[in-house]
Amino acid sequence: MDPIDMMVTDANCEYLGLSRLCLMESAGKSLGDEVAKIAVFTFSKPVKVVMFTGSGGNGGDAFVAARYLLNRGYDVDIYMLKSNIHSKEARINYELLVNMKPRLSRLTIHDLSNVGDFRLESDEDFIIVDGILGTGIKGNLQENVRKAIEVINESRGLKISIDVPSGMDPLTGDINDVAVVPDYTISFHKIKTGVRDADEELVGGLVTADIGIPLEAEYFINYGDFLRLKKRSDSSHKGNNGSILIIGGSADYHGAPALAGMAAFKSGVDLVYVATPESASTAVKSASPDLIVKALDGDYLSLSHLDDILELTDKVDAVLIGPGSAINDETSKLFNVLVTKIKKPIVLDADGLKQVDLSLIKNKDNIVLTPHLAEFNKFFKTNLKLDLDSYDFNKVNDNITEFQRVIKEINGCVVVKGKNDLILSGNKFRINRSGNAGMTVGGTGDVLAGIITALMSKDLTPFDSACLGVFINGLAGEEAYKNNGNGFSASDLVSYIGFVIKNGMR
Ligand SMILES: NC(=O)C1=CN([C@@H]2O[C@H](COP(=O)(O)OP(=O)(O)OC[C@H]3O[C@@H](n4cnc5c(N)ncnc54)[C@H](O)[C@@H]3O)[C@@H](O)[C@H]2O)[C@H](O)CC1
Ligand SMILES: [K+]
Repeated sequence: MDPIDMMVTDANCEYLGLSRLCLMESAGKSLGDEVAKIAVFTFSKPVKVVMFTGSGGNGGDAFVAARYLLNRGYDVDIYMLKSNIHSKEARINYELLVNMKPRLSRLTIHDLSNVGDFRLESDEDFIIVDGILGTGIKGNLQENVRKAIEVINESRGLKISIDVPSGMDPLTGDINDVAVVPDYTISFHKIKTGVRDADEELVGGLVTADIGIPLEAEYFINYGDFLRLKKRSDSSHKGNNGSILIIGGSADYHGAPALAGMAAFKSGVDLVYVATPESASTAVKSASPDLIVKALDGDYLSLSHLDDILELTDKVDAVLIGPGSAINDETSKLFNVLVTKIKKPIVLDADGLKQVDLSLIKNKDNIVLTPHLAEFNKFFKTNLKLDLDSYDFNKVNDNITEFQRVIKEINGCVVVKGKNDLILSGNKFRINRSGNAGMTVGGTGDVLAGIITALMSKDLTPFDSACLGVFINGLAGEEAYKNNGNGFSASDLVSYIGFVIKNGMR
């Protein structure tokens, strides 16, 4: 499992009612059990356990494990590399250990904020638990941490790393400087991608400990998914935060591309271009002065606009095809050429989806389709029903499997919109539960397409953009309902997007 997926899952547990503190307790308990098993297996007796802790959750797991090991009769020495603990749950567990005074258990806590010439030497057998860095490692190792890792590696103690050998990149398995070389690595919930991919000598024996995270925490989209959205750099300039092109609008509809464009701005993109026929361009321009509108001659989009549109695609990071384009032979020809020519990430929505041939997008992996059920069935020539709103796990699993079987035909990502949205890509799927019945109002699909395109322009993967996009759209609907009941329009929905994202990224 990628570290970011683990962090998202971890955070999403909270929204099901499983707190981080509980997760840390489970992790520490499993760790204590595994350390005791390894001790008995290797030494046939309890031995001293020496723990090294950093300032994050990884160290917190060690603090918890210490309690369980003490109860099993082990001597535990904790060497803290940082007295300033950043993780709230780790701090709670550290303070718990400090509160144990007068000390009745065989626990000693040492400050090792200056490793200096500290060495670990003992004639007795002992175990080292490495709780310095886990999935939260960033940048170059701090000097003190680096020294501690060297002390651990030079020691003859049996080494057990918590979650990830400290110093190893949890995503790639690369070691940029030095890393603990453990005899065992104990991962929680699922083994992290880097640990899985690294050479066996660098990670030792692998143990995956269950910590009670339910499947639903992994598959339901929730606030933890905002962790995928990078904070904007203070020094960023125009264009760095995404620019998109919307290809849509017609003599019949001008609102759809404007709504999608405004939704993209509220999702934080820098620039929105709209390529639209003259018949819609004045209306789109007057809908908002923020949109950069390229008026193309005629009432409908057509193949004669191809070169102008392709020129615009060079300027942007992601493209939305379809909103308000209407169904028309000429438009259809254009869209079918565009999906093969445009190499940038694409969102294909509504009228776009209705006019593009499945065979042309089959092999594209950077595309998101956003059909509602009827559009899905038409596009894939099926007749499925989406019904996930159930406690019957057989029914839910069968329903998801049916959709998975169908979307295997393409490489891209599909959002099936419903009461619970289903987001699918290859073997992956997620479920979105945000939103409400007020969102049946016209235009909310255009808003969703705008949000997803915006997220794709910010370098999120198509699947992550689709997942976070439907969640944001639904949250905006919930905010709109709070203030207006069902009396809200798609434009109202747009006005809540910025707030919802700001709130989610706190
Ligand atoms: N679901 C789970 O798997 C659970 C995992 N847990 C454990 O928590 C860690 C992740 O915790 P986090 O606080 O996010 O990160 P770390 O402990 O890895 O450390 C971050 C900490 O370290 C500092 N830091 C970052 N980079 C460096 C560096 N290059 N040099 C020195 N110091 C650095 C940073 O400032 C942070 O304070 C996970 O691996 C599990 O072990 C939960 O306990 C239970 C659920
Ligand atoms: K570690």
